[in-house]
Amino acid sequence: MQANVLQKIAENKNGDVQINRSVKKLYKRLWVYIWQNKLPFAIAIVMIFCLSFVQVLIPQITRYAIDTVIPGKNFDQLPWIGGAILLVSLLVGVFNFLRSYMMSLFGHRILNNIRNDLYQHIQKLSISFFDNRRTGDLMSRLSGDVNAMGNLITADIPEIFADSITVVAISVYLFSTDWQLTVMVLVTWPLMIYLSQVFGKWMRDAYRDVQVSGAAINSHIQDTISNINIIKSFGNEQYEIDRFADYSRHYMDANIRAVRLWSLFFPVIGILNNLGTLIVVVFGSSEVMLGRLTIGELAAFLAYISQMNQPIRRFSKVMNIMQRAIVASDRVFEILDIKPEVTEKEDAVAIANLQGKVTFENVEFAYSHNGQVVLHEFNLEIQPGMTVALVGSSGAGKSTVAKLAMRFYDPQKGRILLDAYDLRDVTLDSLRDRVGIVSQETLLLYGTIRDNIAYGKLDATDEEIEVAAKAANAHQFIMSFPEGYNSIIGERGLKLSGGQRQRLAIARVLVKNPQFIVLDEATSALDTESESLIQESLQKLLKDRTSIVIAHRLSTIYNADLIIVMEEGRILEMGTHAELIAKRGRYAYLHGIQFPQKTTLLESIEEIKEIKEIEPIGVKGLKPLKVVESKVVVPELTTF
Ligand SMILES: Nc1ncnc2c1ncn2[C@@H]1O[C@H](COP(=O)(O)OP(=O)(O)OP(=O)(O)O)[C@@H](O)[C@H]1O
Repeated sequence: MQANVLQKIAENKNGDVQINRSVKKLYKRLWVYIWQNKLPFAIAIVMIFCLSFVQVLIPQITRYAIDTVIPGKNFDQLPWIGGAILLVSLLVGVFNFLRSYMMSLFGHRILNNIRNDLYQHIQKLSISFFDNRRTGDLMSRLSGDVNAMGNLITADIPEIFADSITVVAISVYLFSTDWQLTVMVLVTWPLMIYLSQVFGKWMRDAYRDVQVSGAAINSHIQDTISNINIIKSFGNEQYEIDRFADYSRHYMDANIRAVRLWSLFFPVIGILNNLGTLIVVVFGSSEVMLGRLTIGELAAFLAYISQMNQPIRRFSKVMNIMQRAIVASDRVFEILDIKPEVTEKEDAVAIANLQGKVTFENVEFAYSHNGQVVLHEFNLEIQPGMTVALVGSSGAGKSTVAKLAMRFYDPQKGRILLDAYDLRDVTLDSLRDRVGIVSQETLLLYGTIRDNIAYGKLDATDEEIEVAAKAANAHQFIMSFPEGYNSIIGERGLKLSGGQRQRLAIARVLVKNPQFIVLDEATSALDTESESLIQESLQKLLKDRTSIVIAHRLSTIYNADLIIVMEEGRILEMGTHAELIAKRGRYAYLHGIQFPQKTTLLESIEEIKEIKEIEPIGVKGLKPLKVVESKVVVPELTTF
């Protein structure tokens, strides 16, 4: 299994994350952000120019001292020479400070923009996006990859900029002093550029491995820490430790491969670089001896060559960071390029004066365009204030109906209406304002109890929060905590019992006061007291509101205005509890096997043979229940 997982990571690096952006494209993309922060950038660029200019001055002063001051024994000029060097050094210091500060300001602002854009984009992506992504991978992109891009912007763009200007300025001077010698020095450059490209490609491949395997570690950590209860309950700690070690080794190997390449590249460039110095010393000395170059000029030449060496050495170091940043930016922009599937129309209208009627009209839905159809020709009309219970086997499509009603997805065919509004025509904010969900897994956010209830209405007053908590039968237990409403609850509300969490979730929806409720009832075993408290608060929640309840509790089913029995994405039967029991159909059968003591019409499962007569309402082609000899085989039940 571990081998499989690692194999998937290896496959993923060639499929999911394709490195298709060159440095040029990356900078083109970054240009938008650069433009937003142009002021510090412009100041830094001016400083870079000033710096290049004053840096070129020092060897000139040295040359003047060697060639003019020393031979002429002009002692009186020495203080001026010293003063000039001091002044230039001071200017270099000031320009350097401004350049480095402005560039960092610029870089960090860009990073802040990218990070916020990415987070905002992820928040706005549709649920379908999250169905196929691992949280750890997204976290890696938001933190690790954005930071890797940051290294390029904060440290390297300015260096590369400054260096290229320095190199051009020096080259111009060298050419004007002795062009033949300069050509000889620059002869090594094409080779250096070629090698940089070859190594650059290898390093990108290596860093792609590093980022992908790093993201896999994050995903693994996220998965295993958030599911620590399962791991411990199965005693699988050692299994997870071994899996983690595998991920970690894979990450280490990828890093070592990248480091090996970079470690090789650095000395190769160093050797080529020293070749330039060798040429200047050997040929430059002979030029001096031939009288074509002064000693001062040779000294200045050597000083410039060493000034040029610095950018080249730095460039070879930067290559490493740059390749990493290219891979990282590819992963960041890959997410930014994904378009949300559920979008708001430009002329979307805000919902006003909602009665609460919900209509599904010929809805057909598959989770992905080529995927299996999970809802077929689904038609349902829910009148304002009605409670509709959805029941059926696991995988019948009950949760899908609820998700479509909240517009987490759009149906491929048909439409869903809230009153007369097609869900696709309304603003998402106004829709979500009017719909509330209480799900099976009650997720509470880290913060106080008050914050968690107010999450349903961010500007809720303390009074509103308390009224909601009282209605949800939560006030009493909240007040039993020393800090009351200010008690901090853990990441997932770990300090609270399942029943308490549920009551907080109900309070959260009550404070929001939506007209339409989707309730995915919890199956978790609650003690009788919690059960009755929750039942009571649920009744308050559902009163006078339209609701779709994915029903697990008998009482909800009894009280529902309409029960929809679903099978394989279709409605098989519908009616009230009494009507459906009297019909002796699928509902009666499911009721019979789950609650035999309450069944009056079905004494035992064997009587079920008649059920094979049942056909789905108005739908041809759905398999009736399979009858094997005298026994009935039904799909596995998880709900009802
Ligand atoms: N995010 C998803 N992506 C792809 N397929 C999905 C997704 N969610 C559900 N499905 C598939 O859609 C079908 C209907 O699932 P749904 O969750 O609606 O059933 P359900 O009746 O609510 O089941 P349960 O009672 O077990 O929760 C199932 O075959 C399921 O595998």
